[in-house]
Amino acid sequence: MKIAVLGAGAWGTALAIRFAERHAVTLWSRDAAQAAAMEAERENQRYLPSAPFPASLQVSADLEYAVQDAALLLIVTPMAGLRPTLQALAGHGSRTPLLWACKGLEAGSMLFPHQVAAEVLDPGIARGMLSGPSFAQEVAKGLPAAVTIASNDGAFARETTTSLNTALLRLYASDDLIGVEIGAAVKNVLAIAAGVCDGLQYGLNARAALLTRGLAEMARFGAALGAKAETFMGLAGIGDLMLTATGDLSRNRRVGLLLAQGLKLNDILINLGHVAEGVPTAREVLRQAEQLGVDMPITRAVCRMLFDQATVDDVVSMLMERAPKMESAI
Ligand SMILES: NC(=O)c1ccc[n+]([C@@H]2O[C@H](COP(=O)([O-])OP(=O)(O)OC[C@H]3O[C@@H](n4cnc5c(N)ncnc54)[C@H](O)[C@@H]3O)[C@@H](O)[C@H]2O)c1
Ligand SMILES: O=P(O)(O)OC[C@H](O)CO
Repeated sequence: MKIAVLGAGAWGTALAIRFAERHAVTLWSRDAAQAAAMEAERENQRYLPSAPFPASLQVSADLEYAVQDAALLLIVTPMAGLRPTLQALAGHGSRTPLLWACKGLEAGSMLFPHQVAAEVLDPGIARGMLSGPSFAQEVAKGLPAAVTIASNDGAFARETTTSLNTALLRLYASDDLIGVEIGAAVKNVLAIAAGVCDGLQYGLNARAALLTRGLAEMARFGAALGAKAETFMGLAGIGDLMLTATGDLSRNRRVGLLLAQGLKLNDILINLGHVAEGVPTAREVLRQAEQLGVDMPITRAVCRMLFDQATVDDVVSMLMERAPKMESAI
């Protein structure tokens, strides 16, 4: 099958390398200079160094060329690039089935990826999301991993899972697209909180409590939006939360670790060199939760640190000094 991977950051590059084992893959970058450098070096030195491209992987900066004859498109830009990429595809008249791997809500609109897609794409075009615990560096190296492909069209999710599955990247299918999108978005916000917690050396007890209550917060938000509770016990829920909140390869966790050292958000983002989706997404999740009447105290605490100049001490007191209550898993 011919596949086009749209977005040549760390994750697009890792997926392109992995899927090139079984398929003819073209990796598209919006930046012609980056595409030329990748072609010359046969690796993506800017976003995923030390991961050589297999011979079957093509690189292009020409979107129309990259998607022509493709049987499947994978959009792997940051969330901010999802709408413009979908619009460009629609402009080329593409009707090719597609998956996105963008983990977040659209800044300003509070929309989940499938809602952005619904605003741009013809309803007849099959679509879904690939998500789950997956650091690009490990997937590119060929270390074993498992992720989920979710679609409201269960048959599309199952067929895509079968056609993309590899010996090193095991795929599971889900029909709970909103649940998988919520897991992907909220785990990044919680990973920032976990980074702060670990950066302050609050200990393992504190981190376990934070993540357990974070998972409850994710599930509560999911229940209000019609997601299946079981999704949050799966790869795209607790699986990705465990990985991102505790794994030092995470950019979102790194934001929290650096906030704990007293660095300013702007300086952190400039030095990161990669996207940290939890930053813009925290505000969108909180706004949406407030509209729905869902209490998300950890997300609120992250927003206060990121956007309201609240000190770490302020937010820790805010969380710990709340009145005791009955424990509920959602
Ligand atoms: N890196 C990972 O391990 C990983 C794993 C799973 C999911 N993701 C998700 O994949 C998405 C992409 O992350 P990444 O790690 O590849 O990011 P990155 O920071 O490594 O690279 C971002 C890439 O997207 C490109 N880009 C930015 N805006 C764009 C636009 N409007 N149109 C086209 N391209 C654009 C940039 O030029 C760059 O090549 C994010 O939503 C992230 O949460 C990342
Ligand atoms: O590096 P992060 O924090 O964007 O996380 C990467 C992936 O989403 C982990 O599954």
